[in-house]
Amino acid sequence: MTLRAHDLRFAYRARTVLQGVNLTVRPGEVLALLGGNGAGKSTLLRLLLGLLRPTGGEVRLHERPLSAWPRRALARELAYVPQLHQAPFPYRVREVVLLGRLPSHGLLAAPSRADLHAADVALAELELTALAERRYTELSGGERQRVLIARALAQGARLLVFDEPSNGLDYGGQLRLLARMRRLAQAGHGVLFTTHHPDHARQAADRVALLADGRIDADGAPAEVLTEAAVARLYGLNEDEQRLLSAR
Ligand SMILES: Nc1ncnc2c1ncn2[C@@H]1O[C@H](COP(=O)(O)OP(=O)(O)OP(=O)(O)O)[C@@H](O)[C@H]1O
Repeated sequence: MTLRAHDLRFAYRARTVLQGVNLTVRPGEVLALLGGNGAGKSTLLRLLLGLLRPTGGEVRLHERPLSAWPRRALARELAYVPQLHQAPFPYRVREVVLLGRLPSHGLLAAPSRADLHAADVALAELELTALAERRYTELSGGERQRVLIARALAQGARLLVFDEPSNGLDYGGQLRLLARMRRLAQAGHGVLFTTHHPDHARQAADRVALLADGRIDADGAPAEVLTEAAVARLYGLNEDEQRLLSAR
């Protein structure tokens, strides 16, 4: 189940953001997407998820254009893990995770035994069983993120798309997140995440793509793509700033 952007173009009215993006997300692989502020990472994620319509080119899932996928079927293949500060659910943890089953049982029907089971499995997988009856809004950032990942897993999707998932996590939480993304890929999931930290890409990604000037500037193994020169170019670092790169 491969997700592929082919010559993807996008503009918000007069503002062109993407001008010919080619990118593939594969099962069993962690792909990190890097780019400066405003480069168009979130826009690209929204296009890949079918939440925005491209102005040119197309996104294909399993070789079928995204626009030809029924919404529900798409949700069973592709899940979005939003940034932590978005969507503050006033629900209990189990209910938030059950929301991942909506594409399966619909808005009006009560969750089936299979839905409840899928939610329980996802809660256990993310070590959230003990928190299942707590309110989502009363959890820490790291706990909330685990709930959002559990919701995506309960959805049953093989491809998981994370928007800046390390935001707001402490150092340990960031490393736990990176390790978790690696485990998800080892379990056969395709993982795409955006990040502002080249180190996170080095630590967790099999592949790194750099987005600049509306295009994928480089796409390959972290060690090949994330050279000091490439990082300096991507973030527009001057000589002083570049020296700090080598001081790590
Ligand atoms: N709804 C919108 N309407 C008009 N322009 C938008 C809209 N959303 C984003 N943009 C613009 O599109 C460009 C890309 O934004 P996007 O959020 O995709 O970038 P990003 O790489 O995710 O940025 P950041 O790293 O700062 O989160 C920016 O110039 C932004 O101002």
